[in-house]
Amino acid sequence: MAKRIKADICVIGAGSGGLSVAAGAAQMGARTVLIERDAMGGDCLNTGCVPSKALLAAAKQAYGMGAGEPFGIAPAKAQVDFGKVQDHVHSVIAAIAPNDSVARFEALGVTVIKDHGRFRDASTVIAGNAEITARRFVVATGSRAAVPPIPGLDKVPFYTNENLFENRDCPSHLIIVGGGPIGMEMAQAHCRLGARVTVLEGQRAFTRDDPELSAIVIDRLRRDGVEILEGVKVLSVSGEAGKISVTIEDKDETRTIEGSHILIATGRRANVEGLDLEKAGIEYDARGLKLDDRLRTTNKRVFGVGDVAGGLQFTHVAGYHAGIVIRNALFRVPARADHSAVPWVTFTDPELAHVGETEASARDRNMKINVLRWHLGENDRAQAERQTEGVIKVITDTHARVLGATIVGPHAGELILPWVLAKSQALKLSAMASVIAPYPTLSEISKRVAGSYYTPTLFSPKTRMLVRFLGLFG
Ligand SMILES: Cc1cc2nc3c(=O)[nH]c(=O)nc-3n(C[C@H](O)[C@H](O)[C@H](O)COP(=O)(O)OP(=O)(O)OC[C@H]3O[C@@H](n4cnc5c(N)ncnc54)[C@H](O)[C@@H]3O)c2cc1C
Ligand SMILES: NC(=O)c1ccc[n+]([C@@H]2O[C@H](COP(=O)([O-])OP(=O)(O)OC[C@H]3O[C@@H](n4cnc5c(N)ncnc54)[C@H](O)[C@@H]3O)[C@@H](O)[C@H]2O)c1
Repeated sequence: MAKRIKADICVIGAGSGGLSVAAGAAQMGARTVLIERDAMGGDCLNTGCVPSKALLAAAKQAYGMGAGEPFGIAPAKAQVDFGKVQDHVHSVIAAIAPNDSVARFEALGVTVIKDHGRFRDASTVIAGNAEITARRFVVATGSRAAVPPIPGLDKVPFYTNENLFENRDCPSHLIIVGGGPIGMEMAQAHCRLGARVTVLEGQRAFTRDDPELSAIVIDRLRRDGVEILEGVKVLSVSGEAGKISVTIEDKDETRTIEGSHILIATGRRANVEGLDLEKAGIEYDARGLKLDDRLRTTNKRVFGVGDVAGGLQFTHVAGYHAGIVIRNALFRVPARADHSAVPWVTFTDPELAHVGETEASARDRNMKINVLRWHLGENDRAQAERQTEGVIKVITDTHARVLGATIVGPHAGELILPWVLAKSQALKLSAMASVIAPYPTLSEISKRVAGSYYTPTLFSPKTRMLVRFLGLFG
């Protein structure tokens, strides 16, 4: 006998997007149902952001032991126990998991159903023996690794983000297909933990980022020992566990690379299958759900958030979507999503952080722009820390209004925030140039790059003449 539940809002998927909608809705008094078929917390907590950043943190620790020379500290070779490193990764997940748990959400008043959810019709969802009718539904089913149809790949064991963090033995030679954020973060992490690593990228690594700045990260990874082959075509894969051969076409030459393991990091596919979306009149394509700018599907009572929306696939975007949906669904405010000031960060060492336009995207759109740069070598804190590799690059319009910024360097992910504010609030460089930045901090690069825009005017012959003229009057 089906259990009938009536709700104000029913959310399918308890990842970053679904959890944020459910927590917000329940705390605002809405009768909320949350359906999750697998682990609470979704990709970010279990197989994405959290384990990847924890693995990178271990790798940084190992690398640091061998990097003391410039400080007068003899380098030591890190003794890495890969199994214990994965224990660290899983203990970080366990430390965060209570925030996303069934117990926490039930305590907030959410009805949590641990089962697969699918639409029965335009206003009903079925999950296990429960039949949920709700005023509004939210599809927050995320994405999974997109595995390309490389001949032979289906006959060899391979890693994706879903099983990579279960591996307890350091691969002797990890071949990574894809040089996006997953490929490059995992390349550096595994290399610093002792693996030989080869990255095979079909186009260029970090396709989405400014090539001038991503080149600094690529160069550092190469110096770490990662082999990065760009513009190569993966023709076929063969072998068995522990012995994988990948045949590639590289600059018109065909050759074979022998490795021990292979990781596929070639992008994502939206989870739209098995939801019976057609029964609810919800349209989708290969990228994900078809949404309007209020994040409504073609069934106006159903919204889509996060990776399944098929746009920028980040945890903070899923969280942003959740806020838009709550305003539309609960308050009936026509809130619209605006992705123009969404930042992203790749957590390699050095980090690569970006918001808004790049130089290329602005020029492609025929915008008249100014391009400003400030190098970390000019920053006293970076000198003291011996981390002078990096630069901030800022794009403005001709009225000095901030259009975008990219930073490569230590803590770039932390340093990007004032530029996210500047971009989202359409601030001028004068706002950044006039703040008092604490000394000595890396943050000073933001003030200095903004100040550099005004330097030619400030120290021009005209200003010098004016100062001398005013001096005549005592
Ligand atoms: C290796 C890796 C590293 C990453 N690092 C970062 C990072 O550093 N920063 C960042 O911002 N982003 C990062 N991301 C991206 C981030 O993880 C995603 O953007 C985010 O998890 C998307 O959240 P979501 O709620 O849309 O989907 P998910 O987190 O995927 O959640 C969807 C949930 O829906 C459930 N589900 C699906 N279908 C059904 C169904 N029919 N019924 C019931 N439940 C269902 C799934 O089991 C899942 O739990 C990373 C991703 C990966 C893979
Ligand atoms: N730090 C972060 O915020 C972070 C970290 C990891 C992942 N993510 C999110 O997860 C998403 C997925 O990451 P990703 O790195 O898998 O995807 P991606 O789409 O960003 O990059 C995939 C790369 O693989 C290449 N590629 C595709 N098919 C290929 C093939 N057959 N052979 C060789 N190269 C091929 C593409 O040219 C591209 O450069 C990201 O776009 C991002 O939204 C974010």
